[in-house]
Amino acid sequence: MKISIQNLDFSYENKNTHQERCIFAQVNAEFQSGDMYAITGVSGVGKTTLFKLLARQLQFHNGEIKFDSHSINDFSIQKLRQEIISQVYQDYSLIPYMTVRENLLLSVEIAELKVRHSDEERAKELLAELDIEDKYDTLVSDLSGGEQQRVSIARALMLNPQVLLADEPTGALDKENSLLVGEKLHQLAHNRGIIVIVATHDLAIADIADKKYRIEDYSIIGG
Ligand SMILES: Nc1ncnc2c1ncn2[C@@H]1O[C@H](COP(=O)(O)OP(=O)(O)OP(=O)(O)O)[C@@H](O)[C@H]1O
Repeated sequence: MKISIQNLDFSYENKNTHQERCIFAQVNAEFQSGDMYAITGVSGVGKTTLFKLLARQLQFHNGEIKFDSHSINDFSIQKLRQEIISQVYQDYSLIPYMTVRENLLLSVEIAELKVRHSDEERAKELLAELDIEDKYDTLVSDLSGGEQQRVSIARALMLNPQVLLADEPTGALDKENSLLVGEKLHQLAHNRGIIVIVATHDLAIADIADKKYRIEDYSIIGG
């Protein structure tokens, strides 16, 4: 799969003053399957906004976002978020009083799918790829931050998405765990042939990525 952003414009409008805050003006960028991309840029420049546009949580004004030859607006939001895009956040967003297994299978149930034996197998496979297969029946509250983030990555991949968006995935981790999570994201992009896009302030994580983009002056630069 290829994501192409073409001549994209986006501004937030202040509902009280009706003033516009421009975030993107005539932006172009491409993302290819099998690669990990880092998105850097100063705080408030638009990294999370880019993710929201890619997940159709925000609607752009002009331009186009394409998944291969299809406009993002041709997909239903449900299809986009269940089959194409999945997200990982800085705070893991796991349910602490449930086990790792229960957290992973819950993502299948939320998608209104019946949990099958193959889902259990997939959960174990993903945990093994992330080196935490021994935590399958552990309560999330008993895991370290680095382990929780690896569980949240496994959960994000349960429905086999083609694109993984990770917003500051190492923001709450120490250096050693950050690098481990960064390396795992890189491996997953290569081994599973998915697009992994990581918004980060951490230059060591950006260095792990195959390609680097920086958001600056309403543009996305690099690639
Ligand atoms: N719903 C909104 N309405 C108006 N302005 C918003 C809204 N959401 C974000 N903004 C503003 O848009 C700008 C970009 O926000 P965004 O969250 O994309 O930045 P970011 O690069 O992810 O920042 P950080 O690195 O601090 O997470 C910021 O100035 C923010 O205050």
